[in-house]
Amino acid sequence: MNQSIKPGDNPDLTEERLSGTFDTNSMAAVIYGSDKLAQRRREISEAVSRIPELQDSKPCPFMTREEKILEGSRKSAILNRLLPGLIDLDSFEETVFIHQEVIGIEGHPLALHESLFIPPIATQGTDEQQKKWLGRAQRREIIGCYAQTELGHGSNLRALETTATFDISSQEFILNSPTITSLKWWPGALGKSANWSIVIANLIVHDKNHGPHPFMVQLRDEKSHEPLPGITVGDIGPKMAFNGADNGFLGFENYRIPRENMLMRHSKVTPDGGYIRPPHAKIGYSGMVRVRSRMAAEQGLFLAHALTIAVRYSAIRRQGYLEDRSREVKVLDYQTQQHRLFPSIARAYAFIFCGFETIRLYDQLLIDVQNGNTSGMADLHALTSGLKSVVTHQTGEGIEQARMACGGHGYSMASYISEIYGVAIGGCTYEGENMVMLLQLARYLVKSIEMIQNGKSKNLGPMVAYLAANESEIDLNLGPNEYLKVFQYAARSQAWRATEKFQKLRNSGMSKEQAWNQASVELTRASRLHTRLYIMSTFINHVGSVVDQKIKKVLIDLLNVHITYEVMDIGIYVQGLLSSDQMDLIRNQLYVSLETIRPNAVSLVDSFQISDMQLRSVLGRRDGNVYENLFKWAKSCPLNDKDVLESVTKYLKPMMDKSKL
Ligand SMILES: CCCCCCC/C=C/C(=O)SCCNC(=O)CCNC(=O)[C@H](O)C(C)(C)COP(=O)(O)OP(=O)(O)OC[C@H]1O[C@@H](n2cnc3c(N)ncnc32)[C@H](O)[C@@H]1OP(=O)(O)O
Ligand SMILES: Cc1cc2nc3c(=O)[nH]c(=O)nc-3n(C[C@H](O)[C@H](O)[C@H](O)COP(=O)(O)OP(=O)(O)OC[C@H]3O[C@@H](n4cnc5c(N)ncnc54)[C@H](O)[C@@H]3O)c2cc1C
Repeated sequence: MNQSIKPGDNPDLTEERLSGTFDTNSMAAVIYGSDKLAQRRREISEAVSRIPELQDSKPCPFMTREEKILEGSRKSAILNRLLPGLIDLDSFEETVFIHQEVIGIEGHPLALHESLFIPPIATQGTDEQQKKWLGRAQRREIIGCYAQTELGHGSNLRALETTATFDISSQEFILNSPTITSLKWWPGALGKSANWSIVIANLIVHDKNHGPHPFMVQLRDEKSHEPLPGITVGDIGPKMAFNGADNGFLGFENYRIPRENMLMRHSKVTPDGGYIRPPHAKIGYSGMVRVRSRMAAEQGLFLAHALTIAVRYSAIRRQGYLEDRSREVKVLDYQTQQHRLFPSIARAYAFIFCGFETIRLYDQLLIDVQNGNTSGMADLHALTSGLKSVVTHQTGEGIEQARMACGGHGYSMASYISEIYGVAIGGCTYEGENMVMLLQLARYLVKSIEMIQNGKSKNLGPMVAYLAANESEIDLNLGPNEYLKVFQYAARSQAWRATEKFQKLRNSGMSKEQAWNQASVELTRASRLHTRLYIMSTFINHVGSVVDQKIKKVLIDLLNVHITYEVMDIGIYVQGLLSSDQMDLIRNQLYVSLETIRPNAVSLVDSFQISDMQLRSVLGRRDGNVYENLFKWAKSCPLNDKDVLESVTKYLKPMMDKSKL
């Protein structure tokens, strides 16, 4: 049964919920990995909804940027006091969840503290460094951020300009921002809130540049919160979204920090100026891999937010007629609406399943690395680079379709979809610009194909083994595994096409860099297909492991939407494999699967369990009572505080009066 039904709800939504074939709490348990985790999310939502001081002081769209930052800080401080009674403090998931529940998605002063400040201390700091800073950070006696990107460089980390020069005589590092382009630029919470930061700077010892390394740097006085001498810091101004966060700039002028402030678990500088290399050249980048590994689930949930709004609204929005001319239909009954929304529901599920898998892979890698085994780093770097790129892009597309699916009201901030969109597509850029990251994965694919060409196919990892296969015919009787083979064919032929293009250019005498550049569009296409194949196979495996038969049945229906939609979407890459009859068959299977999933659409989005508090959408309200609340929302707009505005008395009225003369 659908657990969201309550008296007083819009009857159209209740009707949808009654038509659902499964228990939404059981589905939530599958989405979030266990009954306990899903249950904890419900308990936390319920608990915070009863605390008046944690409620919004007014709707976010009516707040200025300063008000958003103030509100985020107010709630962060209250949460810090109340957290011990509300969540398991050792659970990162619960910490992130409660902040999203209470503060929402627009960012807050501690957003980076949990995800990018504490983890590098915990994984790259020595035991002594952890003892010194971890407790203080966890108790929030200090607020931190992660300052890597500069005004002139974000993607190309080798070109960062900030320097940390070791001064043996004082046993200090001297930090400098030698040019305007070397100013740190973008770090969240840096502008006004953080008083400490992990700063990525080029380590210079005895005039030798050892490349980017992480340093713990105090930015502001802990009593006055004033910037310390030698530090220039401020906010970079309003952004497309995420305006509850104070992304900032930062410059150093001969700013000194003790030698012990370089995070030295992996690379070290000894007191006499000796440099000890890390066990893997890119170990300092592992904080980014951690964040990327969490992005598929995070983005899947952004998509889930937008779909919860659009699907619920589509079930109460009546417009036009089908056969019955006596009553307008729910717009959710239109095939075009279903085609717009249902493949995205499938993707949201797929991203979340995939996301929890990559989080698990990262956690395992972390254990391996702490035990001195770095052999899994390249695989996870390649996987998460592709995944963050594909998932952020498709999430953006899905959210924009959800907005359009809500017609005019989707364009209003009352839907809140534009904010979700703005926040989500930030992910196409942060943690590595998507094209740049797709090209990182492409390096891995090209290397894999070179292994096959050199007769070393047996050394390929399981994720790329398909590159060595030779599938050229597909059984017309398509089931999930046949679809997987179709996708493998597409990904494999594109990976070979791109690699051969690169190799041909190389063989023509072109430099490696130029050849790579000229093959790069084809290479990024290969990376996308490889990643979409991975998403599909993870989805298939996940559904296969579900035990509850009612849940499994509806997930198979959803999987059918996914696999048919995905294969239709890559039609151009499978022309050599599938006949036009086969393509027609798949197209028809997609239409059938849309009809099959229709009665469960609302229950599938309800299963994400996103509370009204978190959703902040008038259109997506659980109770479906949209129209009266839209009217209330509009009336509460500050522009309606007065009937006659100064804009009228000062300018329009005099203009009209003058025109009358
Ligand atoms: C809810 C909303 C919350 C919002 C929070 C937002 C928070 C945002 C934070 C940030 O954005 S922090 C800043 C993030 N910045 C980036 O992601 C920068 C992207 N750039 C890079 O990561 C690197 O510059 C690069 C693109 C990976 C290139 O690095 P580099 O030039 O050093 O290496 P290459 O020559 O390209 O490759 C050499 C070799 O190294 C391998 N490699 C690269 N990275 C890794 C890694 N992380 N782990 C393992 N291996 C890595 C790479 O594959 C190459 O291998 P081979 O091909 O030579 O075998
Ligand atoms: C919301 C948000 C939050 C952020 N938070 C933080 C933070 O907390 N800390 C932090 O340090 N940074 C942060 N950043 C910065 C972010 O990590 C960088 O903006 C990002 O890594 C992209 O780098 P860039 O801006 O230099 O883009 P650029 O590299 O300048 O990208 C511009 C264009 O050039 C292309 N391009 C660049 N290099 C290549 C290449 N080698 N091959 C092909 N094409 C290329 C890109 O594809 C893109 O189309 C944040 C950014 C945003 C938007």
